[in-house]
Amino acid sequence: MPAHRTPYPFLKGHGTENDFVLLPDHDGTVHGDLDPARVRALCDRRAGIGGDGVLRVVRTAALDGGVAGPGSPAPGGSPEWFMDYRNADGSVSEMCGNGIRVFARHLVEEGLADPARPIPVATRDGVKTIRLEGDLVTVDMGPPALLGHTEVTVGATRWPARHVDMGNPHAVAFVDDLAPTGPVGALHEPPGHDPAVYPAGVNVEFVVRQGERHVAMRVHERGSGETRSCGTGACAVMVAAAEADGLGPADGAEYRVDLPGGTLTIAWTPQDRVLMTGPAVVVARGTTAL
Ligand SMILES: N[C@@H](CCC[C@H](N)C(=O)O)C(=O)O
Repeated sequence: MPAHRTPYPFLKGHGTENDFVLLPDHDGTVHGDLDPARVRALCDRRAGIGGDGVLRVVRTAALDGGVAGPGSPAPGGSPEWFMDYRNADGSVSEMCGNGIRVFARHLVEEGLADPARPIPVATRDGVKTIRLEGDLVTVDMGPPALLGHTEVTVGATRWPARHVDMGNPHAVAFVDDLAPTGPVGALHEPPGHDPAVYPAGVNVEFVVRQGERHVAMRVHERGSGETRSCGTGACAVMVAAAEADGLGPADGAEYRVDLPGGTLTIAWTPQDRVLMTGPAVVVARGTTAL
């Protein structure tokens, strides 16, 4: 235990096995602006707690200009809670779809939000509204942005990819085979992408068709490597698949998206909003001085 740190509470949770360390910091007095080295130490799967990212749980009232980064809500603004998300490498992202379901589950379990009502949570991509129903959590992820066409590579293999923005950047590539022994490979390294299209890096999704309105995917996440699931990635995949199927928001389509860590249901509504539904659980709590 590092001698210079006072022990503080943490929780561990996951959504379809995309796992997170949660840091309650309601008044912003415990962690301040989380430094990347500490996030890396917390997410380390051998020397730390282990996780694909960190969710700092902080009141918007406690934010100051430097705490939450670009796009953060105004200090003291509504809603009450801000999800301060960091990737495992310590970098900041605008949004985390699986993380925000876990964040809402945590608020409810701690009596900090009423599960009978929609729960608004501020993120760097604006306010998301979350509804809980039994084991499932639905997030209104807002409108998708279908941007240009691009390309991703693994080794010598190239695939066309659709640039979809869900608040954070995605490249969606339809492939014939997801197996780690096939062309997509083990994804130990980030897939190649066009840095002019994605100057801040990209989350890359590889997708195969499983049936009508049913796909399976693997993802290499910016800042976290291959993960077992990515909520924003599943939303990007659904929108790209729907577009390829000749569908748009007016069709109100719903797709099943299978990921290595579980299944998410994604709908694209006539109001041009993407609704993501899936499980979210908090599995442990403790004290750390990392
Ligand atoms: N796993 C997340 C996405 C986390 C952020 C991403 N790695 C990025 O840098 O944009 C999800 O469930 O959406």
